[in-house]
Amino acid sequence: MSPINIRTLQAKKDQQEKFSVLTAYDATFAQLAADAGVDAILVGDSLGMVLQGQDSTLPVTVAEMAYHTACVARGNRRAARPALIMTDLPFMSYGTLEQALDSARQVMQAGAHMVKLEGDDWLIPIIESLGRQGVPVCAHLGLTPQSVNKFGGYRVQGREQERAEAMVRHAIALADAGADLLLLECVPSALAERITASVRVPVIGIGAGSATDAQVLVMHDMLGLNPNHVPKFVKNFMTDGRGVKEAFAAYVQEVEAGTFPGPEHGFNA
Ligand SMILES: Nc1nc(=O)c2c([nH]1)NC[C@@H]1CN(c3ccc(C(=O)N[C@@H](CCC(=O)O)C(=O)O)cc3)CN21
Ligand SMILES: CC(C)C(=O)C(=O)O
Ligand SMILES: [Mg+2]
Repeated sequence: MSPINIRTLQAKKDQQEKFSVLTAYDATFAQLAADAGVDAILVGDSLGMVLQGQDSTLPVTVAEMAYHTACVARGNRRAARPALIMTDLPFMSYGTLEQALDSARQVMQAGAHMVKLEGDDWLIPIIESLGRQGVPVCAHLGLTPQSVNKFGGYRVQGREQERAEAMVRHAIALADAGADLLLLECVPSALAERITASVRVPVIGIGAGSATDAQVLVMHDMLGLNPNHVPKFVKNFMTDGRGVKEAFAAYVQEVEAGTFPGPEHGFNA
């Protein structure tokens, strides 16, 4: 089967087919995820928390993201149907155009197919510039963990009417600027539904309800391996005597069928 790319994902949205995304940080889990039918693998800066034991994603460097991207790319290419690899640019590695281009170069040369950036309308010139250099971008809105110190914690975003309207405007502006995907984290389900209907590009959700075009979870969370605070949007798929492979397959099946997430995994306005 041919590898997944951004056009494959766009076609899924156009045909109203849901798709699944999972984080992975190494070759073994990347191959298992791709073989289970996950369409995109996110090499997330959450690796700072789940692999490194940091209290936030802020300490993660571009070199670390490139290292894990290279590991994931090696496993992914052994899969029967390789997934799209998307890598987070970490904290303070894309504040200027020059920095963004250099950071993106490092992770793309390590094997990423696209990059993910946290931010709103300030990302527009960066997305345009990366696009001109051939780098597809996912823009991450809502709870953007790299801004945890500004938010004062990991809180649901867009609950106030004014903030919700601003998020809709930003989503449309980012898609218009050439963002190939959007990701919404911890936003009220009704707001995520409205944004998903307002943009042509696929929208991936985490803690954003069931109306988005796709879902993502941190792999450790969906395997029930998070020993710390487990966010409300997480479901453990490694139940009923399942192994890792079966848990990944169950996640893919439930996302594609629209049975995960349920209402209990979402947030109200
Ligand atoms: N293991 C792991 N899973 C993740 O999903 C994740 C990471 N790490 N690290 C980076 C960010 C941080 N994330 C988080 C962390 C905590 C909450 C959380 O506790 N949220 C509250 C909602 C609070 C409110 O109602 O405003 C919750 O109860 O889920 C959400 C996202 C998501 N990302
Ligand atoms: C939680 C997801 C969306 C992420 O950005 C990460 O894993 O770093
Ligand atoms: Mg991240």
